[in-house]
Amino acid sequence: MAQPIRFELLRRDGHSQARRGRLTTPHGVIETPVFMPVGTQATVKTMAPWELKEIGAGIILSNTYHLHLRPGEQLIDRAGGLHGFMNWDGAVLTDSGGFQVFSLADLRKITDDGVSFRSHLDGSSHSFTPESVMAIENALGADIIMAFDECPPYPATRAYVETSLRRTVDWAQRCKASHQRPEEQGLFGIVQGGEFLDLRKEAALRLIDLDFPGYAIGGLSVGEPKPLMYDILAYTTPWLPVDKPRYLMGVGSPDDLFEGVERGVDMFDCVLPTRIARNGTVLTSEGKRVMKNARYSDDFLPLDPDCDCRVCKTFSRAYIRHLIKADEVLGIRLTSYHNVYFMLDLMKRIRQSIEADRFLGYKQEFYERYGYNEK
Ligand SMILES: Nc1nc(=O)c2cc3nc(NCCN4CCCCC4)[nH]c3cc2[nH]1
Repeated sequence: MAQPIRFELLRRDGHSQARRGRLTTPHGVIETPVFMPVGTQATVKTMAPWELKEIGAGIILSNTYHLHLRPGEQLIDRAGGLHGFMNWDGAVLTDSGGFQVFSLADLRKITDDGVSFRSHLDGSSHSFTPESVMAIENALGADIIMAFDECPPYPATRAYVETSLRRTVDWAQRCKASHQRPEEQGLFGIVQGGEFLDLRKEAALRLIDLDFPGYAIGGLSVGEPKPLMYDILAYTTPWLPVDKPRYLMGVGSPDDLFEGVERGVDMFDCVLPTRIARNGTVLTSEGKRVMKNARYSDDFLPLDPDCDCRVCKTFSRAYIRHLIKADEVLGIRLTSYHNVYFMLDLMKRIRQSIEADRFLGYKQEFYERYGYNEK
C-alpha cells in the first residue's frame, strides 16, 4: 500500500542522539528536525499563509477538538479540507483532541469506549471515540493525523497511568482499523506511560507492533519538571524505530528544542512563539525581550540585530513597543511574525549544525548568548 509519509534518516550525530532527516508528505518535503507552528483554529494566529510560506514554514498544526466544535468538520470537508479552507498548500498535522478534551472540556467522562464531554464554548454535549475522531481527522484532510489518546495529568498514580496507557494502545489499534484514508493521511501512534519508564517501554513496544509511519511522545510538558521530561525522553526514544520520525507533542521553547533534538526527537510544536507575542514578548538570540519595558522606548535597533526577518529589517524596537503599548493590532502581528521566524530559523541552524557535525558546539554557543534572564 502506498505510504503518504516517508522518512529518510540522512545523518546521525556521533556525539548525541541528534538526527538529521527528511519527511516526504503529500504536501511537500519537510527537513527534520522541524519546528511546526501551531494553528489551532485553522490559523497560526495573526499570520496569513503567504507569510508562513515566506518565512519557510513547511508544516503547521491544527486541532481536531477545536475544529469539531467550530466550524465543524463537515464545513471544512466541503471547503476542500483544511488545505482548501485555509488556502495553505504546505503540510498539515492535526492533533486528535486527546489533550484538549482533558485540558479544555468540562464534565468529562472517560470509558474504554471513549470520552464524553461538554464543549468549553457552549456546554453542548459531545463524545469522542477512536472511530469518531478518525472520521473528523479524515474530513479535515491533514497529511499527518494523530491517534486518539488519553494524556494523563501530572502527577498521576502508576495505576492510573497503566490503565490509561492500555486504553491508549487499544484506542490506537481502533484508530488504525477505522482510518478511511491511509494512503493520503499518515497516522501516528502516541506513546504514553507518564513518568514510569517501564510503562513508557511497554507503550512504545505495543505501538510498534501496530506499525505506524511515525510515533509521537505524549504526556509530557504537562507540568512535570523539565529535567524529568528530558529523562523520560532520553529513556523512551531509543525504544522507537530509528527509521521512523519521533514527534514530541507540545514542546517547546528554544532550550527544549536543543534538549529534545539531543535526545533523538525529529518533530516539535509549541504555541509559545505566538502566545508570548500577544503580550509583546519576543525571542532573540540574546534571550526574551519584553517590549513593553520602558528601556525600549527610544531604542531604534531591530528586535534582534542578528535576525534576517522582514520585521527586523523594517522596524525598530521603539516603534514595536509603541504599537504594543497602544494596543495596535499591527504590534502583535509583527511580534508573532518575528517569533515564528525565530523558531524556524533556530531549527534551520540546528539542522545545519548536525550536518556540520557540530550540534553540541552550536548548542553551547546558543546557550551562552541566549541566557535565561528576562530582558
Ligand atoms: N494528543 C495529544 N496527546 C498528548 O499526550 C499531548 C501532550 C501534550 N503536552 C503538551 N504541552 C503543551 C504545553 N504548552 C507549553 C506552552 C504553553 C501552553 C502549553 N501539548 C500536548 C498535546 C498532546 N496531544
